[in-house]
Amino acid sequence: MERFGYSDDELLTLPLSYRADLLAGRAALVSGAGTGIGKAIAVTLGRLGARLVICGRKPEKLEATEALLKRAGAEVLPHALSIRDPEAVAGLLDAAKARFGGIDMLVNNAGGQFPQAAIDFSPKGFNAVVDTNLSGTWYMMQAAARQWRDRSAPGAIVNIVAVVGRGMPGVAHTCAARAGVIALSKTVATEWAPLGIRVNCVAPGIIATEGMNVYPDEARRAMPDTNLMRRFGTALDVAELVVHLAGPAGNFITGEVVHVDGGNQIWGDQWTIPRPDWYTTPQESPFPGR
Ligand SMILES: CCCCCCCCCCC/C=C/C(=O)SCCNC(=O)CCNC(=O)[C@H](O)C(C)(C)COP(=O)(O)OP(=O)(O)OC[C@H]1O[C@@H](n2cnc3c(N)ncnc32)[C@H](O)[C@@H]1OP(=O)(O)O
Ligand SMILES: NC(=O)C1=CN([C@@H]2O[C@H](COP(=O)(O)OP(=O)(O)OC[C@H]3O[C@@H](n4cnc5c(N)ncnc54)[C@H](OP(=O)(O)O)[C@@H]3O)[C@@H](O)[C@H]2O)C=CC1
Repeated sequence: MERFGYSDDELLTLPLSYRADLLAGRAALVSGAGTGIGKAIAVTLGRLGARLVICGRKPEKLEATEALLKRAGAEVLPHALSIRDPEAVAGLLDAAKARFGGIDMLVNNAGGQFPQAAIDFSPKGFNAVVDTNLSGTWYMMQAAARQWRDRSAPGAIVNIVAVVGRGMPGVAHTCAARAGVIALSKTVATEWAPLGIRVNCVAPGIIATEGMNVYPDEARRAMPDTNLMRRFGTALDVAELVVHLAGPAGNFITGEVVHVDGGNQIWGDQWTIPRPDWYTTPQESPFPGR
């Protein structure tokens, strides 16, 4: 199996498509910034001059990203919390205001799921995924929007979702949650345009991060079959798109869902669990005519 994800040195030195001071004077909040895609987003924003608020549940993961951001010369405020706790989220936005006067960009990247046939989901498992990916993202969006409204300041939100248009057998809970985030984003893009708030989503296909280790070896080996380019994407592919949408290049973009998926939304395997015989060998329907 190939190595998943970038090393710290790669995150600091890989060439970027933007000028080095693009985001100078701006502040960004990135959730789930201790690992994978969120870490790459935070470091990329920091390399472009932004000040960072980073959050996630585990302080030790945030400390690693904090150290990396300091090496990039960025100011950083780490704040451990679960986005599933709305009061903690309100406290996070208060802390960002106290340190940086508020944020300009919010990137909702924290999330995840576990692969399981939907018929076997327990209520607790289903709710854990929906609470994290839908409710947690919403608490962050609303808290940021309230602060922008109260400060009479504009803002940009980018929500990291997934490629859910064809469904994904094995992760129905996350498909439900991410579809909810997309619908929320389109709706509040309209409600919040008068406040100067833009809201967009980024839908990554398979991206090489350590988070992929929750999938069995067999599934990971088959992942390049999910897209036209027959390979994994990188966390930098996602991070550079986030810069475009959250930064000045995205000034006229809102209510959008941009896929960074090698074409997975139009072609490729969507299964994250072994598929039943029904889909692998010729079958006679046990319910003819029904
Ligand atoms: C063949 C082709 C292959 C194609 C493959 C395509 C793959 C595309 C995949 C979709 C795209 C997305 C990719 C990614 O997101 S990669 C990043 C992945 N990283 C993660 O998902 C992070 C890890 N996941 C989690 O942290 C958890 O899943 C969760 C999101 C639920 C976190 O919540 P919480 O911390 O509350 O979770 P708990 O551990 O306390 O569990 C709560 C209950 O959830 C149920 N559960 C949890 N894990 C499992 C499991 N592995 N199996 C079954 N049930 C699970 C369970 O009910 C838990 O309660 P109990 O512990 O009391 O039983
Ligand atoms: N990699 C991929 O191919 C794809 C990823 N995605 C999505 O992109 C995002 C990043 O994925 P990736 O970097 O690969 O995965 P990771 O598992 O590495 O990252 C998920 C991050 O979210 C944080 N997190 C999880 N739950 C919470 C919570 N309740 N409160 C605060 N932080 C939380 C985790 O930190 P901690 O444990 O410290 O809380 C972790 O840093 C996720 O939403 C993922 O589902 C979507 C499609 C494809």
